[in-house]
Amino acid sequence: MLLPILQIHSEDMPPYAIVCGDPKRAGHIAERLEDARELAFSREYRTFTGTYKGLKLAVVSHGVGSPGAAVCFEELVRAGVKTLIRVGTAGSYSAEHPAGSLVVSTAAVRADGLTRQLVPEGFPAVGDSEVITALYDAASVMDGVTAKGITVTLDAFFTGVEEIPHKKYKQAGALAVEMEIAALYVVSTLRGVRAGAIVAIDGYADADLAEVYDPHTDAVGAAVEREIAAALEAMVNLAAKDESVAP
Ligand SMILES: O=P(O)(O)O[C@H]1O[C@H](CO)[C@@H](O)[C@H]1O
Ligand SMILES: O=c1cc[nH]c(=O)[nH]1
Repeated sequence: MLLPILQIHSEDMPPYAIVCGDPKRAGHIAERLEDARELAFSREYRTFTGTYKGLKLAVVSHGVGSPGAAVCFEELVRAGVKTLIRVGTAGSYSAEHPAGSLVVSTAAVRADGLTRQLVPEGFPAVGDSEVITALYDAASVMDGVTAKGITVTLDAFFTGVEEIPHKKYKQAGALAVEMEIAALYVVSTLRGVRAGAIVAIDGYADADLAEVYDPHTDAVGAAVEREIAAALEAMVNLAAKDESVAP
């Protein structure tokens, strides 16, 4: 079956996929694979397949924002993907997690519009505990700060006249803010697949973010390299476990 938006054939998709916002980052991740092959670059969705430590996996970009990302997640699930890991960037709510840190998202605050059209208010956006543990275990043995906790998914990146309640999210214990994890966790729960997410912190999230936002520093670049390595390692470990429990 040809997936109409990603423009890939479902038969070409392995059950394991790493997803990220930026098509360029997808290309960068694919450089770590053996026999990497670009299957399609349709809209913001760039798809590669390849092999890492013997595991066949896909790398796909989902663009910025939950509605477009959800289209990607839905089509990947239709193609037979069963495990999804998002490798992203996010703004931090804590001085303990400055730019260059990593955060593994256990669950996401649904401060987006998309998931309201999928599930009722109060329905949680939670990651899969096995995927989260695999990501945290792989990332926390690397150099640098790695934390695990709740993240916030927003639609707005630049602010308008409405205030985004960053202070309340922070007081309530959220660690970081980005734009797609709630969609990933709701879609994966709805469709019965597993998902997890890891983000590289690129600064502090608050009302002045647009003034200081710079995701292209050396510290952020190094954190992105670490999270890519962690995601690949986590996927290989998850697949090895799947194989050991297969009937
Ligand atoms: O780096 P990615 O994966 O795109 O993630 C973050 O960066 C984008 C904002 O610049 C949003 O997509 C946000 O979720
Ligand atoms: O959505 C995002 C992504 C990166 N950094 C932020 O502060 N917000």
